[in-house]
Amino acid sequence: RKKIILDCDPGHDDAVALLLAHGNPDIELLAVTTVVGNQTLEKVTRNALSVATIAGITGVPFAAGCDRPLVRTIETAPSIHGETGMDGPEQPESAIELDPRHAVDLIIETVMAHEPGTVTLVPTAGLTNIAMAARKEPRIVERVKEVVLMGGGYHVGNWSAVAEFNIIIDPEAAHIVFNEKWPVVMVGLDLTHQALATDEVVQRIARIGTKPATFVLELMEFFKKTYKDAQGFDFPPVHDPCAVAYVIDPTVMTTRKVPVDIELQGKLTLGMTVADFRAPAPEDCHTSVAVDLDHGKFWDLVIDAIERIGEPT
Ligand SMILES: Nc1ccc([C@@H]2N[C@H](CO)[C@@H](O)[C@H]2O)cc1
Ligand SMILES: [Ca+2]
Repeated sequence: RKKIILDCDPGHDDAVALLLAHGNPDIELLAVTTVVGNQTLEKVTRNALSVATIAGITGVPFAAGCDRPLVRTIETAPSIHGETGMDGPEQPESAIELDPRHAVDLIIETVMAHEPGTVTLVPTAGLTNIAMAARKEPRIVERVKEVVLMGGGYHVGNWSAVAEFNIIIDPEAAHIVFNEKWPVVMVGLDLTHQALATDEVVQRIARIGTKPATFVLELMEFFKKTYKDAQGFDFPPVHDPCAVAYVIDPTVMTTRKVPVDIELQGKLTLGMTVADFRAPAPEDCHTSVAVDLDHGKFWDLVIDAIERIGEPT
């Protein structure tokens, strides 16, 4: 099984990523960590524990991490995720206790406790926790199998003309993560804007008929409305589970090995993930970007995971 640490900011699509990671039999979810992003750290952490309660996730440590970016001020996304960060469904109070460790320490301890090259980091939020972990314990960089992150976009932005939210809310953290010498697979907006929760997808989820499935439907209903109002999408792109799907089955998307670096100086381009498609890619290129999604295979994985979760409560 593939061992992963999910670093997230639930977040409607983070919630689906967590359900996919929990429900898919090929994934061993070692830890879940939260970071400020879609909403404040307190809110996204509460949301993560709500999802754990709904999905019946037990025996997995959940730890909260950084409550603000490395350098800049906090920017959240209520226009998409609402005031709670996961508006739409009723949220159960969670009985799950947070792990007392800071997320950065849980990430480090988990990576160092497993064989080198066996743990994949799956960030689906700003990269503050990941950057801090690499600075506090540089040995995790050569020990991590790869970093498969939802973020960025080589031709698409959503928080500025050219920058994606997870990158621009902490561009210095992103610069650290993309420039460490570990393998980085950037599952950016170019890919995730193909992961649309169409009516057909929603109907397949509705047919599952369990509480977790209903929870996802209510998430998608809210997400669809805000994505229509805020970004003019007819159907919402469910970004974060794309990163988990890649870890499960890399053939779910195509990737290109290209150098990627993060703009930190630009007035118009701050937070841009600048990908250099000029051939040939340098031999030592450790970054790749996701290009084309197999929409059917992706949603089959998500729906199968929700079905496997069944009715835990
Ligand atoms: N407009 C908008 C802003 C932030 C996000 C969140 N950031 C990433 C997509 O930009 C995902 O991880 C998602 O949780 C999605 C849409
Ligand atoms: Ca997210």
